[in-house]
Amino acid sequence: MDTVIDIDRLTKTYGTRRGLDGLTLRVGAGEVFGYLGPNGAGKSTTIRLLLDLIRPTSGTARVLGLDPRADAVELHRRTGYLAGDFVVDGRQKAGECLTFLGNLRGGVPAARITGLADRLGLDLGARVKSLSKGNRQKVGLIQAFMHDPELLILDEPTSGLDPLVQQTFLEMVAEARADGRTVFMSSHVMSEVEAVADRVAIIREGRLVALDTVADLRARSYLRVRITFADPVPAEEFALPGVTGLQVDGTVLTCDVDGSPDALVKAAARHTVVGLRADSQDLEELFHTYYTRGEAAPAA
Ligand SMILES: Nc1ncnc2c1ncn2[C@@H]1O[C@H](COP(=O)(O)OP(=O)(O)OP(=O)(O)O)[C@@H](O)[C@H]1O
Repeated sequence: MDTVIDIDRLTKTYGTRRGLDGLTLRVGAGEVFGYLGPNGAGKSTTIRLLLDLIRPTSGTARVLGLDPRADAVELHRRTGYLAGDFVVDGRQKAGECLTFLGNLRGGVPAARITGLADRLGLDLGARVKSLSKGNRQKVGLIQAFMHDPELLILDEPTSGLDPLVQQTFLEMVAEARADGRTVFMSSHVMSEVEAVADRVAIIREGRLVALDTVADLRARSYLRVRITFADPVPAEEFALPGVTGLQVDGTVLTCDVDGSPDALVKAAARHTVVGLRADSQDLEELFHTYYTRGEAAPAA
């Protein structure tokens, strides 16, 4: 798979403040890549570095095989970018604004703009300054998608969108991928990217703390188990490898299981089981763990 984004030990400090700390990451062609982290983690810093909107303190980034600084014009032409703080001239009507931005990119068919506006439910005749935050975000999304760029870099694209429009946006991302485009999107909410992302990176305090496919992250999440027995059971019998947070309260056992539940099931089977419940840990919960504790970063 061709590498579309190649980040090598990228570091950015703002005076004494840390923005990004030695990030190494590769995104392949045709991937939808979710870039997650809590507020202040360094997501926007990364994105701005990729587009040469700010300059790195050290390290390098190559995007579409280009140097963001030396090849900025070509890079911006081939990329659709939605800034986290997307702003345009508020006096213009949304349609005028999008036509103007389309002309800057060599022209975008009017039908393409109206098509996207209809899909997202945006009134192109309204002045930008009169639009709600969510509707302004739709203008931002349309200008990023309208010229069908080969790479979309979207900073918190679903910010301010209602759930129905979020769904439409996710469909647009899925279509972009089906067309072979690459999407790099940041978010601080896992559920937003879970449905469309192939891989997800989590950063915290400027560092990569997790990088994996959504499927593997799911497989890594643990099981939360609750077993009810006919009679009280001794806790020691259930202190097994992979079992954590074990609590036995008379006839009720609760614990978390990391990996196969086989040993736990066999230990339970020595008694009479009257109730059993096992829930997968929510991905959002798993991310919360990464957000708050941090983990060793796997190789990028
Ligand atoms: N222009 C700047 N001057 C000084 N510090 C900055 C500047 N821009 C970002 N920072 C700092 O760099 C760190 C990373 O910020 P960044 O905006 O990249 O985070 P983020 O992950 O995008 O957060 P959010 O989800 O809140 O948008 C933060 O501590 C922030 O305060």
